[in-house]
Amino acid sequence: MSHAVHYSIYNRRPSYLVPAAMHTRTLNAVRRLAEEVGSWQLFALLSSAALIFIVSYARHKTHINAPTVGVPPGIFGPWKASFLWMSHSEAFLREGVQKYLQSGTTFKISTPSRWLVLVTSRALIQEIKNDTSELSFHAAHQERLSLRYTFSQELYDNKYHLDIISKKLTHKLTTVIPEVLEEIAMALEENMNVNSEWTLIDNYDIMLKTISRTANKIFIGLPLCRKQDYLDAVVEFATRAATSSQTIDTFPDLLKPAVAWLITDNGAAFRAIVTDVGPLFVERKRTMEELGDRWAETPNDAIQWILDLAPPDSSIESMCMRILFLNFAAIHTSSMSITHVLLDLGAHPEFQEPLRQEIESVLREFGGWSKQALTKMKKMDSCIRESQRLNAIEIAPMIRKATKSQTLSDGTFLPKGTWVAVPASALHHSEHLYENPFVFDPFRYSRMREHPGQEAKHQLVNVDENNLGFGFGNHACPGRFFAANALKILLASIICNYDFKTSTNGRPENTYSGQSCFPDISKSLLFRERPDRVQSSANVFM
Ligand code: HEM
Repeated sequence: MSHAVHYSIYNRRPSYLVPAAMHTRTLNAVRRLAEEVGSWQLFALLSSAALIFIVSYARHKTHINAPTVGVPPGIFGPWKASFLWMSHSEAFLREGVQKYLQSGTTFKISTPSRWLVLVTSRALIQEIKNDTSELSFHAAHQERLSLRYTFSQELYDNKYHLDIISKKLTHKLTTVIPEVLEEIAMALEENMNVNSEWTLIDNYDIMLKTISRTANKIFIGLPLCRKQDYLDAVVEFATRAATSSQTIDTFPDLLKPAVAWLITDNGAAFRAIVTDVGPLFVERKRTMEELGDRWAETPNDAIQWILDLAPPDSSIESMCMRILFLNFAAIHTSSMSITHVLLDLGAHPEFQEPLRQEIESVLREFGGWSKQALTKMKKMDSCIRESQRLNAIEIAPMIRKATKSQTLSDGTFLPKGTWVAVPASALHHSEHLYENPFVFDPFRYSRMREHPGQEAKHQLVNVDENNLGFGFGNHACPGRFFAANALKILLASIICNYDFKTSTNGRPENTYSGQSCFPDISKSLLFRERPDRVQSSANVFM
């Protein structure tokens, strides 16, 4: 623990009960709006706001017998709090866990669309871990992602993409390491543009480009995975889907189609993707029909996986939508995760050398990259897991929707439609669960693995009640095995080729919006090439 450095961002005071400042800001915003738009537009906007208010107010009238966190006093308190949730969610969760973790009490928070009930005790986390049709993960996700509007209803009705990820993609892992390595190396080489001088880089953009290209190498292969227009369209689609889904979810069901039509605007990106990916499906189907059983070794890619598992009458558009959903699930999650790690290691460059030594020594021992070599990089595995502990990108995972009114075993009544989740980020920062919880201690988990009987535990892909970065239970992230390997190869490639540090004093703060935690995506990291990079074993292809 001697190298442990204090994670100061988690020490700031909660600042969400500032009604006066809020009112002034709101009034100013309305004034500015009135100046910028005409009176009809303002009328339409205010009517929508009034409607949202009425619906939201009605939604919050349901009685749930659990203490409330983050709600200012007064009858409109829950309604006001629901909007604060969009910027102060992490502080709310932290306050709830500080108050209620020890007693194991369930608490609730107001969000724009509904009450969110947070369970804190291990017993209750276990209780909701494997969902049922009455406490459903998919029903919650359908609403959370507004799937019907941002993707298609079909994705909800037939979730064959889950089998694709957990069976096909995960099984392909051992064979794709050289491809992943090659794509990462090429993407970094093309996008980094740094020499031996410290240079400020657009790190999030570079990670996005590298990850999208690498994931698509595995999903659809060459040459499309290197076509930047295609990758841009995929990223644009995913970004628009993610940002509009939250807004759509706040409206009543009747208005959702109109709101989605107004704000999602993903048609152009989708058409571009169908133009690029559609012919791959057509061509593959043709070859399958031509060769039939004579085609002994069909390609091992997402085009084939989808053709094998999709209902026979699936349209080309619907199969392209699955490719998009795979990208949606993989790209931003992995890019944000690696950005968090880079910011943590950039704020604490003293941890880069021990990681570099581990990578070089393991690669020498195994004669290059392999699944075994990746498994042996325990410090690196631990470092990514520790960064995920401090910066879980989903701060309240394991969401379940009560599809009928019911009562949890601790007596908490859940009216139909309520969501239940687990306050992951706050549990990850609890001193009752972690020693020095606010400290970035990258080798915390590798030290734990040194204890007899613990060697296989505490790995990045292991999920449990206290490590919820990939969720937990029967809907824990099925892509985590692929993500873990890709992140390790990417981090190793960066560490062995570059030195890096934050340009600011310390680590830039995260931002929170509802259930999501975002790393700082401004240019906040300085990179320089390492003088010994050409000799590094990390660059040796098998
Ligand atoms: C570091 C990268 C990633 C992180 C941090 C991450 C995190 C998560 C989390 C927190 C959940 C929700 C689990 C729960 O609530 O219990 C989830 C679900 C999911 N993830 Fe990931 N994920 C990552 C990468 C990926 C990748 C690469 C894929 C696919 C290729 C993927 C596919 C999915 C899918 C399909 C689900 C929904 C599972 C279901 O419907 O049962 N994720 N992920």
